[in-house]
Amino acid sequence: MTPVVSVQDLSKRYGAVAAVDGVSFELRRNGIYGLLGRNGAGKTTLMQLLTGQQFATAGTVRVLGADPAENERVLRQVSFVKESQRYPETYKVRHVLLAGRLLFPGWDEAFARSLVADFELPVSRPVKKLSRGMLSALGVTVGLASRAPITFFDEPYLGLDAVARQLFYDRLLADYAEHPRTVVLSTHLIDEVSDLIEHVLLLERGRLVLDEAADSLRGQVVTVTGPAQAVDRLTANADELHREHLGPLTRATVRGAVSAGHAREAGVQLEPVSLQQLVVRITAREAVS
Ligand SMILES: Nc1ncnc2c1ncn2[C@@H]1O[C@H](COP(=O)(O)OP(=O)(O)OP(=O)(O)O)[C@@H](O)[C@H]1O
Repeated sequence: MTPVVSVQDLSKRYGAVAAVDGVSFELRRNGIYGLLGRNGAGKTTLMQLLTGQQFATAGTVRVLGADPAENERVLRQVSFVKESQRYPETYKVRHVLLAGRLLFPGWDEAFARSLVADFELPVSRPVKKLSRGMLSALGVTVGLASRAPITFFDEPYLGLDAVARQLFYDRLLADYAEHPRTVVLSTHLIDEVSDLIEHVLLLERGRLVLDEAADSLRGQVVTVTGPAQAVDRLTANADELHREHLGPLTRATVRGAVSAGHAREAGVQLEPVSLQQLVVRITAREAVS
């Protein structure tokens, strides 16, 4: 299937800093992607490149088959919601919603109203008087109601409290089921979104170190705990991400085939690794190497 986003050897340098460093990947039509990585890994820069807000130092970006920069046809199909979104000084909440309606061909006004009610947004209040959480809720509302074929959420929900964040995840999933599209969520709250995302893109210092379906990752990485020799034998053919010693026991986090049957026979304990742990382990290893 033709991808909706295609990126080849993409780099963006700011002086000596390689914010994005030789990245290649594709986003398929309809999928929820988690764009993960530590602070400064390059997530925002990558999304700015994909939405034509920054120019690449090298490489190519194709969004819906074209360069997104100053391309109105493409940009009307792309919604980009960020935490620090700025609005015109005089805007009230309802002006932002009206702008969304005018800008996005797929805008769903009824859905927007239901989100406004869900998040208890005061439509007549000036945007500059909103609390941080309300501002996040407004961004999330625009991002969801725009129903853009490609929607980027750059941590716009960090201002939301836990209840409102859950509301966002629930509304996103329910709406996605009825109106599939390509959604990219950048977040540090990996545990919270791990059931939501179908595909993981992990950046570390500008480089893409993981581009994989979440389901396949879940089964691939395990923690093996037991006597050192038994752990070594069992994990000999696996890719070791981390190792620690707990008294007489060794605990290794590995990626690769470790048979549950062999683990049982060897008296070694096998535990699944959460997406969050996996990201921590991989980024820690990449940082060392
Ligand atoms: N306009 C800029 N000028 C100079 N350096 C920049 C600029 N924008 C980003 N950078 C640098 O590029 C790197 C990547 O930043 P970016 O904001 O893309 O990371 P991030 O993964 O979104 O981080 P966070 O999770 O902290 O928001 C950082 O080292 C940052 O300091």
